[in-house]
Amino acid sequence: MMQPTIAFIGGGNMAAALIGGLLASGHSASHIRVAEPFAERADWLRRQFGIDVKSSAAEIVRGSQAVVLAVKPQQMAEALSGLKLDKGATVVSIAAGVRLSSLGDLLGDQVHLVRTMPNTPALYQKGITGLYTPKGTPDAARELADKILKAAGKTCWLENESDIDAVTAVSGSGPAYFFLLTEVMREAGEKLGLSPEIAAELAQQTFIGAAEMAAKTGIDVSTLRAQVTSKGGTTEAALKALESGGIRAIFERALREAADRGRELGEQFAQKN
Ligand SMILES: NC(=O)C1=CN([C@@H]2O[C@H](COP(=O)(O)OP(=O)(O)OC[C@H]3O[C@@H](n4cnc5c(N)ncnc54)[C@H](O)[C@@H]3O)[C@@H](O)[C@H]2O)C=CC1
Ligand SMILES: O=C(O)[C@@H]1CCC=N1
Repeated sequence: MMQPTIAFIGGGNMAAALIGGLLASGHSASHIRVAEPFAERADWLRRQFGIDVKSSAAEIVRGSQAVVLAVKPQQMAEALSGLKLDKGATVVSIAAGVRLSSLGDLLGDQVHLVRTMPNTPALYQKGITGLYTPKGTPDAARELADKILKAAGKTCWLENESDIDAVTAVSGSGPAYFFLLTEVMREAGEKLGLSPEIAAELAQQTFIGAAEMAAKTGIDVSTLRAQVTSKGGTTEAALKALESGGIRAIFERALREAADRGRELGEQFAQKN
């Protein structure tokens, strides 16, 4: 079967993650194009992936079955201004807080729009992406969007566009929460008298090992937690401190703030463009 041609508008970190994933999954370099105005970055993309890179979106969208919008939300309106996409093209946006109605206003209704929220572990094909498209979107467009994001990890389809704000709060921003937790544990280890190097290594390897254990065993994380927690032991003492310090309420609030911010960004973008 003929491979679809996929055009990326914006060749930054997330685009590189998706392109790397597509190439690793067998998509041919000759069927990937990028628009990237920053010349140094464009050169890097050419060298790294052997793909065609142009400086503006208008030069790459003709003949592309899929167009991935991978610029920052603040760059979106300019990147799409005056752009004419092929009729029936699948447009996959990965931008945080840009609603499909705003993209429809910018691109017209001759294309199929899919809004997604990936995360940075996509760089190692370990990402997870939430995707949403309206009910009437043809299966072929859904499948194409799914293929692009699956090349960077797992995908899950959502019923409502507003769910994207919740996905952003959990998995889009999520890697930062785990990095923060690692920082906090590292600092606490130092306060207990460990050297910075040892504290850092212990915290980081524990994070990696625990994640791998959850993934490999498939056992629910609350069971895994209970397995570490001996009655009357050290873990129980630590968890008691975390629970009484309000860890659940803190995370609930943090994720609510992230989702609210996503909604707010969407409103601001819609008003401005
Ligand atoms: N970083 C993250 O954790 C996540 C980011 N996202 C979304 O992914 C999108 C891209 O983010 P990053 O890759 O981190 O940003 P980035 O800044 O690395 O990449 C954006 C690229 O677009 C280029 N660009 C700027 N104006 C352009 C134009 N007019 N035409 C074509 N290209 C243009 C820039 O030179 C840059 O290389 C954003 O919308 C962000 O909300 C989504 C999920 C997670
Ligand atoms: O912080 C942000 O707005 C973006 C969206 C998800 C991760 N980074």
